[in-house]
This record gives sequence, structure tokens and C-alpha cells, in this order.
Amino acid sequence: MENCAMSESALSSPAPEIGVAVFLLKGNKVLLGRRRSSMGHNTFAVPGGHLEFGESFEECAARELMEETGLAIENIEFLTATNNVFSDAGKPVHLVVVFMRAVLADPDQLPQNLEPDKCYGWDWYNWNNLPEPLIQPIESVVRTGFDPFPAHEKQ
Ligand SMILES: Nc1nc2c([nH]c(=O)n2[C@H]2C[C@H](O)[C@@H](COP(=O)(O)OP(=O)(O)OP(=O)(O)O)O2)c(=O)[nH]1
Ligand SMILES: [Mg+2]
Repeated sequence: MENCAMSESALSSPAPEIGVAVFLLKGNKVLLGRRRSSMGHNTFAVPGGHLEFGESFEECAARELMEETGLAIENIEFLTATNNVFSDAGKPVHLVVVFMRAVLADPDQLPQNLEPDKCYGWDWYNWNNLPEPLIQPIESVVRTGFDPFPAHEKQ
């Protein structure tokens, strides 16, 4: 009975999703891929995924980068977080996205598309010439003038 009541309340008030999205920086470029996943289908997004129970943001960022691209990263830092409620392909979505930045542990590493069911492929894009459309939370944060680069590296 108790289990039954719990799942009913979970159904009537679904929890927001927590995503960790990682801006991997290389010079003035960032790594983006066009999504095959249902959420944000066909939009460009950075590597990342859902925060797992007990995980730090930095652990999640390193794990997702390794799982999705095979890249080892370092200097992983928190940037900002967004809280967006919107509609995606007719479905309501409530997303808390934690944006991180990082750099390659070895600058010669090349990204691999290790989850081809979720992404069409990874490529480096100049920050001043980002592809479109961007996934909604990135689009909205970029529109506010946000950029992921350390202040001292801006020219
Ligand atoms: N990867 C990624 N996710 C993003 C970005 N912006 C954004 O809102 N998200 C959201 C979409 C998802 O609802 C959530 C988790 O990301 P995901 O869809 O890539 O999750 P995933 O399948 O790789 O991860 P998992 O469930 O296997 O852990 O974060 C972004 O730029 N990159
Ligand atoms: Mg992902």
C-alpha cells in the first residue's frame, strides 16, 4: 500500500531533471555535437549527462566526457546553472543544468563518437560562429551574454 501511494505521488509531481553540461575549451573553440537523443533532438549540445546519486559535478563531468567522447579532461570548474521549464516536442520539461568547463588532459587527444545512438558526432566550433540550433538551455544562457572562457583568455 505504502509503495503504491509513493509511486502515485511521484507520478503527480515529477522531479526536475539535473543535467551536467561541459564546455570543453580548446583555444577559442568548444566541442559540440548534434543530438540524436529525444530531448533536444537535432540541436547542438556539449557533452554531458545526468548527475548520478552521490556524484560531484566534477566527477559527473569527467565520467560523461569519457563515456561519450573517450576524452580525459582536467581543470574542471563550475560556471553557472540554469533552471528552465519549457516544452520539447510537445512534452513539458523541467531542467536544471549545471554548466562546467574543462580542458583536455592531453591536447593531442581526438574526440570519438562513443554513443552514436545519442549523437551524430563531435566537432570543434569557434565560439564566435556557433552552429544552430543550440539546445534550449545553452541558447538561453548564450543570449544573456554568457561565455565559458576564463576572463584573462578573452581578447
Ligand atoms: N549533454 C548535454 N545535456 C544537456 C545540455 N543542455 C541541456 O539542457 N542538457 C540536458 C539534456 C538532458 O535532459 C540532460 C542530460 O543530458 P543527456 O541527455 O546528454 O543525458 P545522457 O543520456 O548523456 O545521460 P545519462 O542519462 O546516460 O546519464 O541535460 C548540453 O549542452 N549537453
Ligand atoms: Mg549526454
